[in-house]
Amino acid sequence: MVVIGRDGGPGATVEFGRYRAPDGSAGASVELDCESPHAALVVGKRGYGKSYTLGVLAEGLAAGAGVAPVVVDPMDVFGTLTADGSATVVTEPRVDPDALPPTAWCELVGLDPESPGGAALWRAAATGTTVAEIGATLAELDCDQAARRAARNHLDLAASWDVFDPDGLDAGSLASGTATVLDVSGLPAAAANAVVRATATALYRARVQGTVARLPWLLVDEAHAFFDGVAAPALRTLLTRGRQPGVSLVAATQRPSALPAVAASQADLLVAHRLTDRRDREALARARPSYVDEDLTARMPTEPGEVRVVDDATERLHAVQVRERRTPHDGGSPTASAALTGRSLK
Ligand SMILES: Nc1ncnc2c1ncn2[C@@H]1O[C@H](COP(=O)(O)OP(=O)(O)OP(=O)(O)O)[C@@H](O)[C@H]1O
Repeated sequence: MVVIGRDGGPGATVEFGRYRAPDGSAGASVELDCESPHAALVVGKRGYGKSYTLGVLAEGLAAGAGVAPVVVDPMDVFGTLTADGSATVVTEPRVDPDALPPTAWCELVGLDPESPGGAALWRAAATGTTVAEIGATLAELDCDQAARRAARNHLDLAASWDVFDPDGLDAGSLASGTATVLDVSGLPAAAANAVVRATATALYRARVQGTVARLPWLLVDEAHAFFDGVAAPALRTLLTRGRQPGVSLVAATQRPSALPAVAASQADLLVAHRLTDRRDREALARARPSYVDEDLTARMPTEPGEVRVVDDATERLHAVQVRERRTPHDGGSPTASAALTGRSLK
């Protein structure tokens, strides 16, 4: 057995797959370290197993002691993780708006902070943390009526998402032991971003303040949508500083070229499925650390579940076939033949 993600020594691991020889035959079993926190990037074009791999990690972490996986599910494909009883799904996630700084409110609702309405919302958000408090401050604010109206309308939009609640998900319940799937698939992108921002912030703060014992792992599918929104600062914090207090981030995307450079430069594990888009391949090639002397795109995986893993801990590149899921996988593309035979439409 080989453990990727640590350079020897004992500790907790997640069952990941088997070494894959160039002829496709399976070799020694491969586990991933979860004794220590990590920042990992999972990339791959649609249909080559990126969500499946995230599910494999979530399953393994859910079974592990001392860790607490939280999966952000923008495509409603991780509900099946509940099949073995080790995960719960939160279908209507609500989070404490206190995690959003005043500056984030304008971006969240799409108001330019330089505009009169944006400036009014910013000022109101500086004195209140809940939507109701911000609204009450706004009503009393010394500003012109048009600015107040614009700010109010945008604040009402945020309230209509119904994702803010001071008594919403807290780090203590998220890190209680079983895996948590946050189903954000029904939410507008901005609302899903608010959920991710607040969740990442809560987990980070809780570990810094020492209020949760388990090491949280935040697994984010379609991560480009969150690095491009209000969630970005919190995800960057996890990438750059999360490991120190013990918070791991696994960011999965089909568009590595759409992620900020810091994502690749800070990741200590890079799991690459097949990529064909030129910009994405170039992004992967740029992510190659100096200790890997081979172009990462030179021998691109060809089958679903086949990955190349760059591991900072051992400074090695591994070719792995990711293991099969124990719980059913709910992803994949709809096909006409599946529809005819009545199989899953997902
Ligand atoms: N490790 C694996 N072992 C066996 N089959 C796999 C594995 N990984 C992926 N597959 C197969 O490939 C299919 C596509 O995988 P998956 O849904 O994860 O794709 P994806 O790259 O995440 O696509 P999307 O971008 O649509 O989410 C799965 O439904 C499964 O049949």
